[in-house]
Amino acid sequence: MRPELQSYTHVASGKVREIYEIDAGTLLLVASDRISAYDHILSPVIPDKGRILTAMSFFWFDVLGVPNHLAGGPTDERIPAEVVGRSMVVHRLPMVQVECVARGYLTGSGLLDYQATGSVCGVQLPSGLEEASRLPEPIFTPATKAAQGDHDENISFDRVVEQEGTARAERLRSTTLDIYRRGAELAAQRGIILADTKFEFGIGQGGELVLADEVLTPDSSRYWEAATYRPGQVQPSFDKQIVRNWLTGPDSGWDRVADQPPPSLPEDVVERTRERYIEAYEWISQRSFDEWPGNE
Ligand SMILES: CCOC(=O)Cn1cc(-c2ncnc(N)c2C#N)cn1
Repeated sequence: MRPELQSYTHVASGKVREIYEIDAGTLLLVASDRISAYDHILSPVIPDKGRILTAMSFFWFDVLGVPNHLAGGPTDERIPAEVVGRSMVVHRLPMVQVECVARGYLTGSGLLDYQATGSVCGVQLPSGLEEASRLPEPIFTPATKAAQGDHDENISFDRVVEQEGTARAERLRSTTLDIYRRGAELAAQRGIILADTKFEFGIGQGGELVLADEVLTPDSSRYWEAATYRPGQVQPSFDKQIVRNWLTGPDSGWDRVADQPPPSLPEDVVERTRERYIEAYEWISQRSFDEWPGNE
């Protein structure tokens, strides 16, 4: 018999995720169906988004084969029935307070840093790079963990050394880049560019890094369709472009500049976005989402 979700203590909320305490050493990470864009949480939810992104994290934990925080599988008996398929039972770990970002392409805050300084997080880059340029090699561009609603602040590797010590800072950089390279390589073979990603690490009992949080999902990474990649312009987001286009298009009536809350998404935008998330999962994992638990 599965426990009720309300039998667990709620301990943290993110924009689209919740954390509950199962016991002193075990947490339940629950992914909601919420979607955010332009720093707003939109309505309505995208049905199955939480299940699709949870399926992605389980896929990546499985294929990456690095120490991770999973304490059970997708249908672990400690998962309440209402959230099976969109939850992970994980070991509670002391978390490294650094957002470990790897970038293979120049866009977003990285591009802004580059345009201002010729570097990103103190990593000097060649001149002449533009929006969405592929970098000569992936770079580690750490950030501080911002409070909910604030943007993370890019920091230098030296700041990470000050905070974590040289040995752990170097391990964070090498592990972040290694996992990103392997994930990006596999995704590229299957038609998706992982332009960048953010990892979070916990510390294991032997002091080792343990991959935590969600892994290589469209919420923690920029997903671009390889077939339409064109450097020199902002790339369409594989998963969020349908929503962005509608919100910024003539039909929504939304004045983004006035920072009004965005209007509700039309049904067809919701359904097409759900289909894009399923496509991303099935292209990368080569598994059918129909097989994923939680829709009974
Ligand atoms: C609700 C949104 O916040 C987060 O998911 C980030 N976060 C992760 C933890 C964490 N804490 C201890 N052990 C873990 N295994 C984890 C994980 N993952 C806390 N916040």
